Amino acid sequence: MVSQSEFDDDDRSSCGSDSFSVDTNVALSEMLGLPYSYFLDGLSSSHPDDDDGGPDRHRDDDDYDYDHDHDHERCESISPSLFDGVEAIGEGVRALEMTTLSPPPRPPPTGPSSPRVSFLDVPRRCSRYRHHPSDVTAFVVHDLFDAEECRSIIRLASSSSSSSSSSSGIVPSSGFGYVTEAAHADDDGNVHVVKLADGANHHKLSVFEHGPTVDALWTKLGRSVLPHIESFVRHVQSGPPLGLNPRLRVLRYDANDDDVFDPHFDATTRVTVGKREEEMEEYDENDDEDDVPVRGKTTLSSLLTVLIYLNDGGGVDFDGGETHFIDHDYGDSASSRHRHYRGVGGGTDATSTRITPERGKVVVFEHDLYHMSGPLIFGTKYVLRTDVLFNVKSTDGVGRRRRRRRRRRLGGSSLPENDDELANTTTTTTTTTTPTTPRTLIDACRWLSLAVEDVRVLDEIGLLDSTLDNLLAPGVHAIREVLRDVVDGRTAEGLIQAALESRRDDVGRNIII
Ligand SMILES: O=C(O)CCC(=O)C(=O)O
Ligand SMILES: [Fe+2]
Repeated sequence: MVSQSEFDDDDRSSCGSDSFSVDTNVALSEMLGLPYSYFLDGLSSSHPDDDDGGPDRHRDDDDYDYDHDHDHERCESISPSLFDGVEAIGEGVRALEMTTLSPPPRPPPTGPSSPRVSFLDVPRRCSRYRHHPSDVTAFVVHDLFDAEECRSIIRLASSSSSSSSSSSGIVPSSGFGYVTEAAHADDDGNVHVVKLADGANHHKLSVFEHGPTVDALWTKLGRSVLPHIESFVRHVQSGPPLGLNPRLRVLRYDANDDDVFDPHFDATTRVTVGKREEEMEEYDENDDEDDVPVRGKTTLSSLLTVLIYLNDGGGVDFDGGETHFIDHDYGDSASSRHRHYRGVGGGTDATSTRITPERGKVVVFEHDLYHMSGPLIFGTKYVLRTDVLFNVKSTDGVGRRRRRRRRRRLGGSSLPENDDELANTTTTTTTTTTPTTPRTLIDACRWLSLAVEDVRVLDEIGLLDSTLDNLLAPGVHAIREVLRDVVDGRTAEGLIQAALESRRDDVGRNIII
């Protein structure tokens, strides 16, 4: 089931030309379905316009705003055909051309030509961090790209030389192919290539960089996506979205080969970009002393996945192959997969929210939602996968403080007009969703703002669902031992204190330890 919200577009577009380089880890576990990261080295490029200063960015304490005029001027030189240059792919795919990292425009005012947006109601346990479905960011933008744009991307992917990736040996040397190896970068930056288990990733992939395409995609996506991720941006304190992953991935699924994408979470990709001098000064002022980035460079992290369907499902070019958002405790064993697959056909049921691919349709969602692509009945599915990049100090924030999406707070109808209204709305929400005294361990995790890793590990050892009362059942000393094994001492004590508090409230007196 989806709830609908229309918004309107304007003709403002963003383009830009920050110097750009990728020289660090790009996690590929999302496309491999495995916790490996893919390390790219030595890719760098600069754009001829690097020295022109690019668009200015002004950042206030609690909000952000941009000077669009500069962007707007620059964009006027862009050809009306967004994908000009894509045809020249033979010589056009370079190790790394450049990508747009200028901020997208502010949300547009209402107007008649806006793409339609549907918000997704994901299953209750779809979020890795157990965020309530109304707290997560997941939506569909309809008809954002036209037939020619989609065809151009398929052509680009089919003829891609993938030269930039050949050193890792994990992508096909040309066009689409199965990924059979993954590279994992350890803490010292050493790369280890491992063979994937058979069938770990049963779909074809073409990975490539192509600056003009990334720019064109971001021009459209930035302005369509931005109005719908404001609350996400505030929750995770990520600052504004800064661009797309320069590395494009087109996935191809053939019915004849039984191609699928098994259930998985997407992983964060890290991309190092060059910074202009004036932006660095901003960093120097605001950052903690021990957290000042290397001069001239900063690392952006992807937090949101973007899928762009490049051809039509629903029995047109192919049938089946829907994207499913699923409960993550449904497991990923063959038997549970079959349970999901049985339901293929569109719509939503108790454990799956299904999206039928349509050419030009875009799905945007936070990385931490469990999802998969089901089997095809006939034909070939093409989908482009990219990510929205942010400048976050730590991706921990993604799993922490959450506020309910404001449209839900307000009964799904009217939206607050300004930030003050949003602030009021979210304050109310925080009060209702986070009890003053936590009752369950997951409440306590929120209450204590535990890091994502801590929550994950508590989940892994099966404690997350326990009530605080049950937590203490084996006795405080015993549970302290267990907790200290998996989280640091302070966190363990925090959780124990929360449990003691909860018990104190229940019985109206202190318990004896
Ligand atoms: O093909 C799809 O529908 C899903 C693709 C996906 O999950 C991914 O690329 O990470
Ligand atoms: Fe994915």
